[in-house]
Amino acid sequence: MDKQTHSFQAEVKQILHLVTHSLYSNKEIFLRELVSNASDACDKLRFEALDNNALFEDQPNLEIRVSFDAAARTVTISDNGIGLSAEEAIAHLGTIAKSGTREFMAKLEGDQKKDANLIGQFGVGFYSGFIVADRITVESRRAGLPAEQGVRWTSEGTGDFEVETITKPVRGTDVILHLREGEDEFLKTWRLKSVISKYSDHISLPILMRREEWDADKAEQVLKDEWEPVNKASALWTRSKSDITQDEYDSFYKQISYDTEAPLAFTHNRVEGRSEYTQLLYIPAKAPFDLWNRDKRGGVKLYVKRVFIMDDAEALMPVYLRFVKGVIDSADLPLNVSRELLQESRDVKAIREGSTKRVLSMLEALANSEDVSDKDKYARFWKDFGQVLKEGVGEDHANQERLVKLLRFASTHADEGVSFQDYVSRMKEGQEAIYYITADSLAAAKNSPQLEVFRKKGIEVLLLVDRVDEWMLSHLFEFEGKSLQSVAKGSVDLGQLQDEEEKKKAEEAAEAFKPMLEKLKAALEGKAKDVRVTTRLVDSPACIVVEEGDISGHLARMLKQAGQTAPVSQPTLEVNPDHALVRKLGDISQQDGDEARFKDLALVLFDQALLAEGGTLEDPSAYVKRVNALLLA
Ligand SMILES: Nc1ncnc2c1ncn2[C@@H]1O[C@H](COP(=O)(O)OP(=O)(O)OP(=O)(O)O)[C@@H](O)[C@H]1O
Repeated sequence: MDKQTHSFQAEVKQILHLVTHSLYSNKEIFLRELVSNASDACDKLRFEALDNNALFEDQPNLEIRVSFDAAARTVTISDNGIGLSAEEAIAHLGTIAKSGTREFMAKLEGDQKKDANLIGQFGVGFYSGFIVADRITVESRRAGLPAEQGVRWTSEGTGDFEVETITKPVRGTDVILHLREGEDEFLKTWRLKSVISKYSDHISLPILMRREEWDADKAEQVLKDEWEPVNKASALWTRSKSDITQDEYDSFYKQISYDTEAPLAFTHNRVEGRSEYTQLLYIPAKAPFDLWNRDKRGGVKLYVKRVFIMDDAEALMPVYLRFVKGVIDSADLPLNVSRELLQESRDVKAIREGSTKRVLSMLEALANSEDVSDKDKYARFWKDFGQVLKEGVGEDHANQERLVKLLRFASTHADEGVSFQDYVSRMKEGQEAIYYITADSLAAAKNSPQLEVFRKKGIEVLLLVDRVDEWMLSHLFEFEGKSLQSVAKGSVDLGQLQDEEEKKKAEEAAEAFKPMLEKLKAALEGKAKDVRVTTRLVDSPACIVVEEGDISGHLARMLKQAGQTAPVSQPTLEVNPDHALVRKLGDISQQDGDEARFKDLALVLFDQALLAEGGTLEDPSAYVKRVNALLLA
């Protein structure tokens, strides 16, 4: 193939513009990215070679070489991994297939620090070479193709790139960076070595550099022809726990996760029994930007006897634990089966179950610890990942009981950190149910009129304000035999918590207000399906409730926002017989000729109850008019 010029995909151009104009700190990470690509390429070769050993050609030892040429001002990262065919070079080094690029750019544009470190999280690592290079040449040959079918890809990182056929006897890829002015610091062995040991020490392949020796005659360091490893190249997880320091665990985590912060917790075990494997699993300290993407690539990598097999998310971890990072290395899975079969494998399922349980144990250890710093860690975990963990209540029935104990809520007693156990331990004598309310925000939940009687009696109510809560509640009905009951559904039944006198008073009020309630119901026809007297209110005149099987107003609003049609069911209006406004309504209802005023007041009462519940009015201007008319009356 003669030299061909191709244009970068528009998104790549944008990335390149940002990379070359905006990233000022942590420039050195380009080396981590390119070494990590080289290591991935070797993993891919090892995997493909399971079915076709000939791919190893005459080079069975996989390795990465990093070198520089001070005179030519180039740094080269070479690997003898899978390599790229010409078509692959055009496709993979000219377009970005992954989602998340937009988020990446938004984050960079907004970020004052312009930290290059972010780049690795977004799967666009190759382009980071342009942070320090004004031209990159990639020379590659795919394993299995003849030497004449090599490819040279060149670009200055602006609008386009060139591709031509070359002869490349050795399979694999050389990435040659032609350094920009002012980047000469990377033309030194010690500098490159220090970056490699900082970021890439645990790459499980040898990373080689030419040996450097002091030449007394020349009075300078000279490069020798021998290559020596500059990383430890030992897969950390295969070492014994007692030999690994906290620092090593942390830096391994940073390397596999691209996180800059140390993890919150980790677990490292060798599991024996029916299926034998090692697991090293981490919980990050902070949520990644793509936590809400349920389809994203997995954070847990599966190895079989140190050979990388897959990082298929769902096969190894349930979706609700998608934030977990780490490595699982199996001793007894077959190496030479397809990824599809592995996903079906009973052994992989057993690994997934075992790993899920481990992660839950890790969380339980933090949550139940007496240690203040562990407790604080759990609180931090909950803040960032709690909503995701709630998905598990509906998705993982086998572990539901354990998950439920890990849940934390706000309540009328505390703004955060309330567990079901805490709630149950504070239940009043005679209280049979766990009460909760769902709302759009903590403020709306706290001020909800439905809570008034519970406040008065000092009964705790859980305030559920996450979007996922309504969904979770459709899978969770009780905790340790105590049913979960919404305070905004059905008529309030405090059971034994309500004394006889109160019950009697309520019945009398219902009787006395009967004629008024009839009129009210008629005035609210089409809006409320029923109107009744309640004991749940103390300070407010009225509130909206839905019947037991109906969906709550909060859920109906969420469905509407999501563009779905919620089943229409009219709510019930409950009125407080002790409130002056309701008594006034009672008085007006007895006067002839005041029907219009009664209707206005009735509608205002209903709309106010709807507003107090966080709802929106069908006709806000009609409401304003009515209120104004009443104010002037
Ligand atoms: N040394 C290499 N050998 C073979 N293919 C490579 C090499 N470097 C890059 N590639 C190809 O180019 C693609 C793009 O690389 P890039 O670093 O931009 O993203 P990525 O590696 O897919 O994502 P991530 O950095 O998250 O792993 C890779 O997916 C791979 O197919």
